[in-house]
Amino acid sequence: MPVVHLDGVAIHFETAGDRRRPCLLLSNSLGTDLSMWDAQTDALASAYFVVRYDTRGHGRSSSPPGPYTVAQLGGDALALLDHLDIERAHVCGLSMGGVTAQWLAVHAPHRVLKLVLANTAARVGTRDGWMDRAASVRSGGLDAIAESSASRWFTAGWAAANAAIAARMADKLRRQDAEGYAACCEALAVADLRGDTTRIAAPTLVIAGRHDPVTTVADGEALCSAIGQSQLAVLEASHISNVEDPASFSAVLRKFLTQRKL
Ligand SMILES: O=C(O)CCC(=O)CC(=O)O
Repeated sequence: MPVVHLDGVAIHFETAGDRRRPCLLLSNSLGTDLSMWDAQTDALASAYFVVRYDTRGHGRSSSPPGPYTVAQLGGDALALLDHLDIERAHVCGLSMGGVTAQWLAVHAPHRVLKLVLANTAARVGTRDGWMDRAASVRSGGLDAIAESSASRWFTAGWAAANAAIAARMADKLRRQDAEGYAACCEALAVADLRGDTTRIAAPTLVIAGRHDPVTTVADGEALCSAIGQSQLAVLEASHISNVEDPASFSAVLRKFLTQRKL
């Protein structure tokens, strides 16, 4: 199992494609793991060196006691790029992964070629909401969060028609490490990049889901207003838009990465 170690934390990752091609780094959302990017990896590995990883506290990465910070999540991504000897990468993150991606574009701009911010915001949710969720997960585990995940992640119609996929993702969430999940909630509780996103210089694609109740189209528009070289794509999907509409997500991602001018 490929891992990179940083200060005693193991970050699990996978690569696909030819490493001589431009790197595309993929960062997962809260309560998922790198497998959320299966469709995009299949679609893009012929043209890019695709690197995806489990954010700390998730999947097969370590779950040290929290709270975590978005700077630690960004530092893990940089350590992974260093480990693979990759100077610059296209960076794509969804929701929490999109917060990590924003942090990278602000704090390590020389490492970011193009930026893709999917179903995310400069400020996701509220401090109290995330702190409450962290406390309830620490005391009661992940069952309740997993039980209701489909209603936050997918449109009702898609979840009904794709019940096996929604159930598989809920099951993965249920089996995540509760401390790792709670510690990431605490990172989101204090992550507020609203004062920083105007400094993002990388060409940026913002992807929003028209039916996303968590990070809305208005959140995507606000990111676009703040980021100089940016464009918005709105998909007919909810929060985990790359799973709900993998073909459209991969198509807008590919088009943006190959585009010469915005
Ligand atoms: O998906 C994320 O990374 C953060 C938002 C979230 O947790 C959605 C949910 O409520 O499960």
